[in-house]
Amino acid sequence: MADITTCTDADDLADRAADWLVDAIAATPGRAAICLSGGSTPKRLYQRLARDPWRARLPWPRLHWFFGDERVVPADDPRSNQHMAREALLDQAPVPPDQVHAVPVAGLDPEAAAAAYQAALEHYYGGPALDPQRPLFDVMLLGIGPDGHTASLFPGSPALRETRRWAVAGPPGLEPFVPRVTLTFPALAASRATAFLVSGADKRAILPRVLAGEDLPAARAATVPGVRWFADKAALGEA
Ligand SMILES: O=C1O[C@H](COP(=O)(O)O)[C@@H](O)[C@H](O)[C@H]1O
Repeated sequence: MADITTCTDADDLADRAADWLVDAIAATPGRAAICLSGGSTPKRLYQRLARDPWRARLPWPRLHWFFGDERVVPADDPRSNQHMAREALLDQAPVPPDQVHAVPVAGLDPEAAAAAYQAALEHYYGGPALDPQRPLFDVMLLGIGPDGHTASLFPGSPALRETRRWAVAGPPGLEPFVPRVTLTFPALAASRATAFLVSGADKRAILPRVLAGEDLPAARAATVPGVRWFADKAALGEA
């Protein structure tokens, strides 16, 4: 049975997810790796983390920031996931610049960017082999698209079959129609805590299918133990 927190609206969802994230970090000693999702849904959460009471509760010097996926566009392009996260959170809080591990898309084609991101992840982790007892990430944030994608793992994409690499290039999939770099299932599964954020009536049709475990990327990513769902009433069809 999915662990779903029903939120009244997008603001309530952001408040509750922020509390959850702060508590998840507090339970992690030493440096902590947070993997951010992109798109529009997490923006309110990121804005909250940059301000009190959440800002005062976060141990900024020990936090490292990663991305579950990226659109291959310039870093200042509004379609960039990094751009949104920087505007809402990373440039608004005491984040050490060398602790932001963005997907290095500048001047690289998607395959080269994915390989460079893989190298950065391995450097942070300390090797190329994932140990189930020592997850890569401490907190993983994920969203779902109206087609059931998560990160940039789109239905039918060859990236769904990747079992070895942690980051790969992927097709545009949905809007915005630009090439992507995405974490793969092995990397998404390598987290101590995972939360899906689902908001808005445009998720109403796909959410029950994902929760029912249909063969969709988001449903597969949700098979890891202890996943938390934060969904608002619009997405749950209760509004
Ligand atoms: O393209 C993407 O879509 C999903 C869902 O985004 P949202 O705008 O519906 O919240 C997102 O999780 C992913 O990171 C992003 O690149």
